[in-house]
Amino acid sequence: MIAKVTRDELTKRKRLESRHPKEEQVVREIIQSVREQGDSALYRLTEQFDGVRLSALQVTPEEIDDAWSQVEEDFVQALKEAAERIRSYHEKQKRNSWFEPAEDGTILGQLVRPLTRVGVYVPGGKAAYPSTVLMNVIPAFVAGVPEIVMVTPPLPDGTVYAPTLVAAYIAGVHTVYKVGGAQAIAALAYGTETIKQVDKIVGPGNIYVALAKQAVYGQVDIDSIAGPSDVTVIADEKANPAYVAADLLAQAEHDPLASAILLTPSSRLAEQVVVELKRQLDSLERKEIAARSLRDRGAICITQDLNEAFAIANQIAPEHLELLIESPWDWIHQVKNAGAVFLGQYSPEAVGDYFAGPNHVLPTEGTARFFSGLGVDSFVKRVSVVAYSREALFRDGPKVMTLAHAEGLGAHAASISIRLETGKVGEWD
Ligand SMILES: NC(=O)c1ccc[n+]([C@@H]2O[C@H](COP(=O)([O-])OP(=O)(O)OC[C@H]3O[C@@H](n4cnc5c(N)ncnc54)[C@H](O)[C@@H]3O)[C@@H](O)[C@H]2O)c1
Ligand SMILES: N[C@H](CO)Cc1c[nH]c[nH+]1
Ligand SMILES: [Zn+2]
Repeated sequence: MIAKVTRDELTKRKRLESRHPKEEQVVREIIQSVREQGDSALYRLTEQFDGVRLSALQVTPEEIDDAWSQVEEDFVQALKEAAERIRSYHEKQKRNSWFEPAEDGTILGQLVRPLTRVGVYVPGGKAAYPSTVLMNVIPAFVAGVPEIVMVTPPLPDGTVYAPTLVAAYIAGVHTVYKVGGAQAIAALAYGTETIKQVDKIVGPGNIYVALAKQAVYGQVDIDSIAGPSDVTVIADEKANPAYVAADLLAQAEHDPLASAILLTPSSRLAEQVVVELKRQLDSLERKEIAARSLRDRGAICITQDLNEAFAIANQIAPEHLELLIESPWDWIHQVKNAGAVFLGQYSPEAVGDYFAGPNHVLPTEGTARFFSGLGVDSFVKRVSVVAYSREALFRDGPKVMTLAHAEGLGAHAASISIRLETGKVGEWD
């Protein structure tokens, strides 16, 4: 059910193969049609792939009212509270513009400016997680993005899945369009009569969506393409095996390709976790998916000690790292590569998925080695500011000219010398 593997076997595991030539061709053709035919391609492709003949792409206020009437009050309440937590956590990520005057009168600084328009992709129907809508939209909202639009495929009756619409409204989306797949990504990247071009596209989707995002990267910015989710749990001999098993299963139920790994120096705990996994698996709704994930991508590795467990975890660079060990704060300095770290027995990953506040859109497949999760920084740009004084230009100018001449760039040097030669920096002096 879940393999016991050695350190070598674990760290040699291959990344998933990701070549899709047939789908890449389909996506190229879809993008081309949207660029050439705009809205009419969106209506035609929505009929072809979603089986819906739409009369308008934009969701109306009546449709939003209707969605509110379809969802349970406790769901709305929990979603609103989660949104508040996420908002307040992301507020702390905000950076201010800064300006630093020097004694010579020069001012250097940095403007922080939000993107102007962001597009959020949300998968169709129940494939969409309302929590993921919050996690994608709220950081953009907090960053100050003035226009956040959402695209999502319509249901067979031409409406949008109600929990998705309600989550979009709570998170702060301005406009929702009923279009999905590669055609939605193309519309956001190039613009059509109805959908304006955006600066950045975020949000998960199927292979057509992922390939389309890759194809339009450069025309617009995109978030990193999400691979299957993963968790690594480091547990010591005192950890509760039922908690460890529950947390491994919570990840495994996402996807047969999700990966759940336990690193522990205690072989007794490892045996107990295997027993617990079998016991808890049986009662899960998504038992088939979780069982396949554990069988194909799960692992238990007995380490020499906790130091070795941390060394392996850093090699894995997990999306989520749980520390179910005594005094986890004493070990935090050992964490180098992870999307998010959860400390102690009361911090199961699920609280981070929904409610704690940090973003659950995190780097997968070992990319936590060099990527961070989605956040306010993902939706702002830095503009550097240079305001040299006369004194500074006369002091630094000759050195700038030396460097420019060394690169064979005479016009660069001349733009300095012309100022130095006049002895006067400008008409305003
Ligand atoms: N947090 C997350 O990371 C997260 C959350 C939810 C869902 N997901 C992922 O989102 C995906 C949801 O997939 P989905 O398919 O249900 O919804 P989706 O919205 O990603 O894709 C549906 C669209 O795919 C297009 N499509 C379908 N078949 C096609 C074909 N043969 N040729 C061209 N286009 C085609 C259609 O335009 C359709 O509207 C899954 O891969 C799931 O793993 C991830
Ligand atoms: N664990 C997923 C990837 O971080 C996020 C999620 C959404 N809903 C439940 N879980
Ligand atoms: Zn999850």
